[in-house]
Amino acid sequence: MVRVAVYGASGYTGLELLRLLARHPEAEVTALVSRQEDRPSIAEVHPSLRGVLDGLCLESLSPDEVAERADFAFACLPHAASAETCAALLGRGLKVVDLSADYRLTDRAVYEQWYGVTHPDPERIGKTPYGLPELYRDAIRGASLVANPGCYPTSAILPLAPLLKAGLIAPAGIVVDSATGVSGGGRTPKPVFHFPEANESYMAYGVGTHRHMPEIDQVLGDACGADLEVVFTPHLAPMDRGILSTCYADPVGDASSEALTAALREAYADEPFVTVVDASPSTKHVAHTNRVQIFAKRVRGKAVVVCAIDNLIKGASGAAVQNFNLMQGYAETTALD
Ligand SMILES: NC(=O)C1=CN([C@@H]2O[C@H](COP(=O)(O)OP(=O)(O)OC[C@H]3O[C@@H](n4cnc5c(N)ncnc54)[C@H](OP(=O)(O)O)[C@@H]3O)[C@@H](O)[C@H]2O)C=CC1
Ligand SMILES: CC(=O)N[C@@H](CCC(=O)OP(=O)(O)O)C(=O)O
Repeated sequence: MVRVAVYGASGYTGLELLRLLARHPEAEVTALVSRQEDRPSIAEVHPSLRGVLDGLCLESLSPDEVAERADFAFACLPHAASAETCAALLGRGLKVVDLSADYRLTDRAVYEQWYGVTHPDPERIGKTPYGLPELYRDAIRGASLVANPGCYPTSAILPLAPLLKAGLIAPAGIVVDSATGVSGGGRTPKPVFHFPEANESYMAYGVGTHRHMPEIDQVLGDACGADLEVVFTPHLAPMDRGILSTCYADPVGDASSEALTAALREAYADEPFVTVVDASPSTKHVAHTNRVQIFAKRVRGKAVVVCAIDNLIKGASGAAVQNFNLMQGYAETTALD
């Protein structure tokens, strides 16, 4: 058994992570780290954990105290706060999966430009594997720190990377339109997620400015060996969870619907969580799972590729457990299938 600490367990990704870890045969959750001083029980903070993890409470622990109790940590914290915590834990010998965006971008200047903060741990920028096993499995195995991917980037990279690698779509001119549910914004209340504002409404946000744009550019650029700039626009949909991304690209030559689908099927033939489907997926088809569904079609001279994931599972905590399994040498699907 590996002893596991979770930072940010009071949030949404923390909750999903605890649900998965509770049924992981190799993990024992030994610390839930929080800024809250009054030690609430986790079942009080997340009533859905009643009867599952009743004995645990949120504690304000120092990195030294965590290092005495745990060998592995998940940081479900906001960016910047997360890297500071990760650096302290790595310095004390723990292995870490960081669910924030702090180690995803490989260029410090790009991070500081898009996140508007000075990076708290610049030493590790550019040296941390990007935690998308479908693309970087070998680098993740044996790593002591892994940067869990962004939810939207996961839903854009998985459908597009194989087509770019196969030379079936052009790197220039890619457009990604994504929609997510309100849990994407975390548990901390904000007016835009207030029921009367979000319910029965649909909006684009972060147009041209969303911080996931450089992340998508970086990983797709790495996949095809060319610099590219994707136009990515996120939307907020009146649902709890899920992401649906519709990606548009220029096919190279006469790449047909069948050729696009065949390339995706070949790329993901051995992947336990990715299915290439014959009809456009919906967020409900993958809700509460670590699964990904991808559909491709050529439409009026464009390649249209649609991808559905659960933002909190494959987009966050499920991917984090998949990375944990690889880092620890467990079967990759443990607690996820
Ligand atoms: N929601 C999603 O769909 C996804 C989220 N992510 C990323 O995962 C991370 C966690 O997200 P999510 O669970 O949604 O967020 P939440 O807001 O739901 O929870 C984050 C938790 O972090 C703690 N926290 C908040 N601010 C600070 C701070 N300044 N310093 C230290 N701790 C803090 C809080 O716990 P406490 O009050 O107990 O200290 C809080 O409950 C973020 O980096 C997010 O970007 C990634 C992919 C998808
Ligand atoms: C609705 C909403 O606000 N969604 C979030 C989703 C991103 C997220 O959760 O952050 P990661 O970078 O860690 O994936 C956003 O757009 O910032």
